Amino acid sequence: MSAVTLRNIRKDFGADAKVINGVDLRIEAGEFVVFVGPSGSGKSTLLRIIAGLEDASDGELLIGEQSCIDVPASQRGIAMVFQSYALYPHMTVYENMAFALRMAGTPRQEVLQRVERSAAILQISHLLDRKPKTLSGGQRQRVAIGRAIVREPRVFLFDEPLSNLDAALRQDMRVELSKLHQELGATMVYVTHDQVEAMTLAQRIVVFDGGVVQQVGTPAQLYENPSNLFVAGFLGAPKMNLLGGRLRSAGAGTADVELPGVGVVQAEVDASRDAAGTDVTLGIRPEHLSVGLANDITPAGAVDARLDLVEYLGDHQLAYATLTGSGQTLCAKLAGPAGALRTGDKIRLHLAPRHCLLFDAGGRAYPRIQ
Ligand SMILES: Nc1ncnc2c1ncn2[C@@H]1O[C@H](COP(=O)(O)OP(=O)(O)OP(=O)(O)O)[C@@H](O)[C@H]1O
Repeated sequence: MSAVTLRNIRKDFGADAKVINGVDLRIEAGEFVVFVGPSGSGKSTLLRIIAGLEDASDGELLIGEQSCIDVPASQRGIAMVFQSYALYPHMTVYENMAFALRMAGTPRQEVLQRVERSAAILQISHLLDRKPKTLSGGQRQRVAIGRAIVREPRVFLFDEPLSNLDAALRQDMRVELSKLHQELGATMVYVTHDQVEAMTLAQRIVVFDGGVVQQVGTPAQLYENPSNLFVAGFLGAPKMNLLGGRLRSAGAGTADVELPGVGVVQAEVDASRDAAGTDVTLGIRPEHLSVGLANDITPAGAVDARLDLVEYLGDHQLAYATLTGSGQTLCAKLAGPAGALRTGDKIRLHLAPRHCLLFDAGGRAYPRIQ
């Protein structure tokens, strides 16, 4: 296993298509790093640059200590697993898994041992004589992963490997991939659209937008302390509630924020770098809003609203409400039953100051008070 170092990587497909705009990143040896970001943000292109399937327009790439920018894909010691599996249809599972080793001239006995060992890890030993068309989607994806494992690569690259599987199978494979990472201790870089995959698989997540790294951190760091509005809005489902407001004052350990037409709420952040009157955005996650009938929640730190809808989701419920005075809608996640709450009720939402995040006019987060 090897570290991967990217220095000021850029990629354009012509002057009007600047896809990667200066990425600096170090992926440690043995680390599981997940790239997330909206469609077109450059995740796959960056993965393909690491693989050697795409040339960078500029910048430096090291795998281990070796500069790789001019090294062909086949000599980088990398194995890539694609969404489409990319298995050879006319070969058996064994032949698919053995192919790259045979091409590299690996002795027959060693090929046999490596294929059998990988098949055992992935529990596909009983499928070795089958052709891909006789396998289920999940089994094919295991073969594709097995084909990568047998090569004992320095780095594994995964490009949305589970997105063709149904939800239940995706969950199973997610758990298996985590176990596989623990077992092999290999460096893994994984691209996905799926937030749950990112949050559960990653030791660190890299959030991309517009070919630029927006933030790098552990799932908890990104979820609890997003460095900007983009990351705050991107991670979490339902999304973080975002409310436009103005800074009223920023004192010792808290900022007072005026939400026009609604009232004043507090956030435990240090906003002292900006003056009163500055436009800000207040963010609070659905699970951090307390909801009650207007008479049951004291007005301090709370805002008045009308309950629009409650969605029942089994283990939790989502309450959608419109703020009195501003007309903005908020979503609250209720852990327990909605109780006496009915559509159309006058309610109050309490915004606990320690859970309120605050972003300046440029979208940068103010530091939270720890
Ligand atoms: N060969 C190419 N020629 C021109 N433009 C390309 C080429 N490959 C990718 N792009 C463009 O680069 C941008 C980034 O694409 P990329 O596939 O890396 O994004 P992504 O974040 O992986 O998106 P998705 O999640 O939809 O796969 C897109 O606008 C895409 O159209």
